Amino acid sequence: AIPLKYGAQYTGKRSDEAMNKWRSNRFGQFIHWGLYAIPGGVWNGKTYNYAAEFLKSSAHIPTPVWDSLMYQFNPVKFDAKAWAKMAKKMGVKYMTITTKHHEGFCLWPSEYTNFTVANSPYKKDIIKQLVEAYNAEGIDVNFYYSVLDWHHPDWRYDIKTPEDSVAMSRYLTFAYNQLKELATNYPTVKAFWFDGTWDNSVKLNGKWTYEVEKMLKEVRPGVIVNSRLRADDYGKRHKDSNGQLMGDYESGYERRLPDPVTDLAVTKWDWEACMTIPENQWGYHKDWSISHVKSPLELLEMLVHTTSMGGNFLLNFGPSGEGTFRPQELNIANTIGAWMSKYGNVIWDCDYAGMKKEDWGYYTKKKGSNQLNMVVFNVPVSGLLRVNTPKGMILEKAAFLDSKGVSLKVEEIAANQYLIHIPVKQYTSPQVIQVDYREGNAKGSYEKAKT
Ligand SMILES: Cc1ccc([C@@H]2N[C@@H](C)[C@@H](O)[C@H]2O)cc1
Repeated sequence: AIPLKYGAQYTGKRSDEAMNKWRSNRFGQFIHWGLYAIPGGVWNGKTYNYAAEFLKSSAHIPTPVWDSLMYQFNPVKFDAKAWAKMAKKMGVKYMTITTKHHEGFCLWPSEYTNFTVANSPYKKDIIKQLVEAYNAEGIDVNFYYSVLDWHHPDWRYDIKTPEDSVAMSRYLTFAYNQLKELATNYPTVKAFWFDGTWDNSVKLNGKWTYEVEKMLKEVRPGVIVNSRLRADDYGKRHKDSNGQLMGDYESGYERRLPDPVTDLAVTKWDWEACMTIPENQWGYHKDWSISHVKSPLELLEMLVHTTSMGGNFLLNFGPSGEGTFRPQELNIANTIGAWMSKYGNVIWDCDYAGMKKEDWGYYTKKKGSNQLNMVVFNVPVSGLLRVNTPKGMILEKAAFLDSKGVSLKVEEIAANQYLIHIPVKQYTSPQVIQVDYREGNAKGSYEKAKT
């Protein structure tokens, strides 16, 4: 192994209480909110199709012009309690809020810069209101923080001159202080979600990324840090020069999910995928007709897919400059929430079941239980759901979760090969089957399992 000072600090999954809670949460709400929500992807009457939170660069807007949006930030319809109630109904167990995105505008009254809500017409601390409202609903709150900062004069994309190096180290001190401020002033924060760490200026400062992780865990014991913060001694990111994952979970899945057959390696570590409702809009965009907008069932399948591979799913919402969500966002929250109110127990505290992926959908398994959950999205015209079990696993009975009494026929067709018979009809949402199994070896000549 290559000797490293700033590489992975441990290997394997954390098994402390804070991480077990993070893992059991499974479903989270991402919220991207900032000055970009005011123009919403439109500048001087022109609509820019690229991600709305990048409008400053898409429309080549000079920093002073962009920064003056601060004087228009006044979300008069913002109601943290209403947001938290919607999130509770959706069935999320955590929420990750952009404390500061690439634009550098802070949603909390940081003492280290004037570019914050405190100097906007709105004035009040948005982070404080969100933390209190979501915590009151029993939802953990995590902080997104962009290291990349378009506003701060000392930020550098690369270190080409001694001046760059002096300026960037001033910037990193500023960012370190802001992070310490967030971890200190909002003591219930559970995790930090770093972004904007791909530039060479950060890759050259692996030591700083190591020190930030160390400081946050000293200030807030148990706090969780994503791999995207970290660069090692040689600028390697996410995984260090020895291939070891840095931070506490892998955060490389952005608007994409690992393949349930070819990417099974992810089941060996903790990971999280974050997802937009439109194709590629994190911040509020005025015009959602410019791309596909994912339906509730599309997103629900992604949630189940993620759980089935032992990952967390972080679904993004982009509130408007006034602090409101769109009808599509409310519909998604209600539709997924209705399903989660019935079937949340096959998501929360569930993990990869170690079963072979089948066409009809996904397996999940609650830790320590002898029950297998089958979430069926694709009902075969045959009505026969194939189940291949690992050696030593015998299926006993199966039933739709919402009609526990009505058992389904379980046909053993060969050693460790079963067919579960379900009625062929139009299903309008994913069906959940709970299968009881026992340890044991299939007999040589298979026998008809009792129906
Ligand atoms: C190329 C690119 C840079 C930054 C991003 C940011 N990461 C997401 C989590 C959002 O914050 C997006 O603005 C996306 C794509």
